[in-house]
Amino acid sequence: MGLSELGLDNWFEKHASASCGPEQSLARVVAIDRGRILVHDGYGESSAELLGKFFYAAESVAKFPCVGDWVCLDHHDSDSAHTDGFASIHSILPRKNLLQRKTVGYNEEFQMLASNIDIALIVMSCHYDFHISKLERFLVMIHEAHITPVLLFTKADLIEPDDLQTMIASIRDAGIDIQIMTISSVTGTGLDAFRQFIQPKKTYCMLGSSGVGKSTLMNQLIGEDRFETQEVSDSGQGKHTTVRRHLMLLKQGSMIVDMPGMRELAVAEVKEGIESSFEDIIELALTCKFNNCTHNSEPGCRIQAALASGALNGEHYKNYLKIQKEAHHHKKQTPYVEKRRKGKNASRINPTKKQQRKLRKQGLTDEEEHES
Ligand SMILES: Nc1nc2c(ncn2[C@@H]2O[C@H](COP(=O)(O)OP(=O)(O)OP(=O)(O)O)[C@@H](O)[C@H]2O)c(=O)[nH]1
Ligand SMILES: [Zn+2]
Repeated sequence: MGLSELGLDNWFEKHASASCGPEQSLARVVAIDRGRILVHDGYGESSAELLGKFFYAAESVAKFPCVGDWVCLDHHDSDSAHTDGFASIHSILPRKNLLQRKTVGYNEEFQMLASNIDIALIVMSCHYDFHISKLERFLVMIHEAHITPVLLFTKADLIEPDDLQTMIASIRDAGIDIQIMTISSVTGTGLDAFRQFIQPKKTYCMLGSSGVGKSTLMNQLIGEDRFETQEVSDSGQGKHTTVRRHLMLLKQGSMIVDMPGMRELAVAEVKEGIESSFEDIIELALTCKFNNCTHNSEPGCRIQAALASGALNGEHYKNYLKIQKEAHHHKKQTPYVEKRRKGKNASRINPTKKQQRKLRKQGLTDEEEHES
């Protein structure tokens, strides 16, 4: 197999010719295990070390390698290019995207989950795990990274088809129009469709709570019990089993990173993520009579009107406010470096100056300001 099977395309090749020296070679990071970095060079996996310069220069975690990254390798001994431990990472190619989350317990840092992902699979069990708010949190995180999300409902064998339809209807009611696939690893329902859905040379990641069936599905895809699965308790809640986050190459040529169960999903800095997950609300807010409307009790508030008429789902709006608040809270705790890097103004529902100008042109907003 070659590097293109690992997802190398023109975009990366262009960056590689700028970043890698003639003596260096390209590889993709497939796992990071307690500081040990595993890379795949199209022939096989080997470990590579990280040069000291990364530690001196890094002002944020994002400067370190992450699963899914393309890196330029220096070989200490040209004859042993594929021998373990004889390569070091010289540089990381620019990322197409980076999926990250706020770390639990350390408010100011971000954990890089995976990079260069084509499609993020949100894995939820339709048996016990499903909540719109949880789905929306995943969506915010995925949209923030500009990755396409797909919802994978697992354990379809455990609920009635009617109940499944009701759940899907509630997702559509909340204005979420992502692709939804339903599978059961027990009856095999939906597995073939899912196998056909995943494309060669594309990289996927699976996100979901513990016990929803990610490892089981992975085993089905690989065709062996490579991942340890664990019985869930009576309540249907899973326990944490393996630490993995390993970019797996499937026989059909697709790549999947399986994330360990996420018990807690804190939303990091989410401006753009919020904007695409809650586009309907933001659009609506742009049409309120006052352009600094707080959507509480102002006259001409379109949000309140939509809530009253049922055009806007109350739960959906509540989630929006909650995530917005969290993002705001988090922003306050973000250290200076991160803040500077990301720019300010993470959470904002009122139109920006540019949006206001656009709207005025379209005659959609009043010029008047009201006292706040
Ligand atoms: N009934 C039913 N049970 C399933 C299905 N898929 C997985 N399970 C069971 O659910 C339990 C948890 O599955 P895992 O695959 O370990 O879940 P996981 O998402 O990998 O969990 P973590 O490793 O904690 O992230 C196991 O007992 C599986 O046998 C399914 O489609 N139907
Ligand atoms: Zn309003």
